[in-house]
Amino acid sequence: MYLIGLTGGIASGKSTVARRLYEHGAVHIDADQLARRVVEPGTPALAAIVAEFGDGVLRSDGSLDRVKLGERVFGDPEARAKLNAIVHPAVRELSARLIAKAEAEDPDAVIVYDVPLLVEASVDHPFDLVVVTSAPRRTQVQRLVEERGLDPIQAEARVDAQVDNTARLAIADVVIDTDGTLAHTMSQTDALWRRIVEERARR
Ligand SMILES: CC(C)(COP(=O)(O)OP(=O)(O)OC[C@H]1O[C@@H](n2cnc3c(N)ncnc32)[C@H](O)[C@@H]1O)[C@@H](O)C(=O)NCCC(=O)NCCS
Ligand SMILES: Nc1ncnc2c1ncn2[C@@H]1O[C@H](COP(=O)(O)OP(=O)(O)OP(=O)(O)O)[C@@H](O)[C@H]1O
Repeated sequence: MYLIGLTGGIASGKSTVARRLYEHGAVHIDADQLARRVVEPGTPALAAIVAEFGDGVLRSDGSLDRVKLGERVFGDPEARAKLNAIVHPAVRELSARLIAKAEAEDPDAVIVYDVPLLVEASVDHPFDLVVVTSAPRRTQVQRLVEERGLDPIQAEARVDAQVDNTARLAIADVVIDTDGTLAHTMSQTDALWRRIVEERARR
């Protein structure tokens, strides 16, 4: 197994890079998706969220109202810490299980664990390489407003709910600059893939 930890600020292009690595043959494990799975109806994490935030954060079908919960936690560090304390242990456990499963299925797999809060949540899986996607704050805010329909205040609250780029760059083995064209992001990602293939051939 070759395990890549892929992180970066919101809307910095993690999914774009992860998709490209997947196209090259990597296994992609996405923490945002796992964070959705662990709060499906009937899970202990969803019950804990309702106990903490009330059933106003549920939709009429019993599933989590993500918009409502988002309004409660982005911009309120205490509420966010409470949510993180419920969701992160469950994501940590599930991700460890899925990484182990991918390795069991293919001991030579290159696995990309795409995790926005690698720094914030002190994720300490045994990464061979930590890759950080990096775009300036104004680009992140602009993408959140133009592509995801947030208003500028909400967009800034989401960016501010995360560590700044300096903290992520401090733990990066490889930085992908995602402030240019998509083609520039892709060519850096292709170069990264070649580096990994060469590194593994030397092992
Ligand atoms: C608050 C929730 C319900 C909002 O859901 P929504 O569908 O609007 O956003 P989504 O989950 O797709 O997240 C989008 C992006 O927001 C950022 N983000 C999400 N949660 C957090 C958080 N707790 N702290 C900082 N940034 C976060 C990430 O960059 C993520 O990629 C949801 O984000 C959530 O449950 N968050 C807590 C779990 C978590 O930390 N997930 C992130 C990775 S494990
Ligand atoms: N040079 C670039 N590199 C990457 N993405 C870019 C670039 N230019 C524009 N984009 C756009 O920016 C957006 C980045 O979104 P993406 O989902 O990849 O980010 P993310 O870091 O995974 O976000 P999140 O933290 O919300 O999961 C995409 O819509 C992408 O098309």
